[in-house]
Amino acid sequence: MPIDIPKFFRSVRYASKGLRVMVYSENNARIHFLATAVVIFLGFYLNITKRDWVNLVLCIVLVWITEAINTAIEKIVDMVSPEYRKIAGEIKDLAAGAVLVAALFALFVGVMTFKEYLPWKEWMTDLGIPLPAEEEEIF
Ligand SMILES: Nc1ncnc2c1ncn2[C@@H]1O[C@H](COP(=O)(O)OP(=O)(O)OP(=O)(O)O)[C@@H](O)[C@H]1O
Repeated sequence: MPIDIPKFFRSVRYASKGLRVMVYSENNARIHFLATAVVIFLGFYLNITKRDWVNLVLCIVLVWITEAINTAIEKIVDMVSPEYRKIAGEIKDLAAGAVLVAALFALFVGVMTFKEYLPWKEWMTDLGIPLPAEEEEIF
């Protein structure tokens, strides 16, 4: 069976339309957009390593995928159950929970990554916050 190239490009266009609709209609997607822009800016500004780029891009992709699926689930629920139903609310909350897990994981990876590039010890000293005791490397 031959591959329909124009059909493939049409699908890419529809998929990018979906992402545009998501960014325009979902407040959380706009927050992800801002966070993505900040992470990419910081990545270039701090000249992070390739390995750190891979970790951060993985997190960005994970959050965007979960947000897109969450938005699709929200819209399906609104379509099939516009009236109040306990199960409809639970479905939406579960899908939102997936985004929260991905976003918290991304935040964790972001903090662990950028803390290596930022003079946080100097900042803590300037603010008069005592530094944690130096730990011996075990591994
Ligand atoms: N049809 C429904 N039946 C029961 N509970 C619902 C229903 N729709 C939404 N809810 C509850 O309200 C919460 C918020 O829903 P939703 O995300 O649709 O609201 P919203 O934030 O106002 O929507 P939007 O993102 O479109 O602005 C859901 O997580 C769920 O707990």
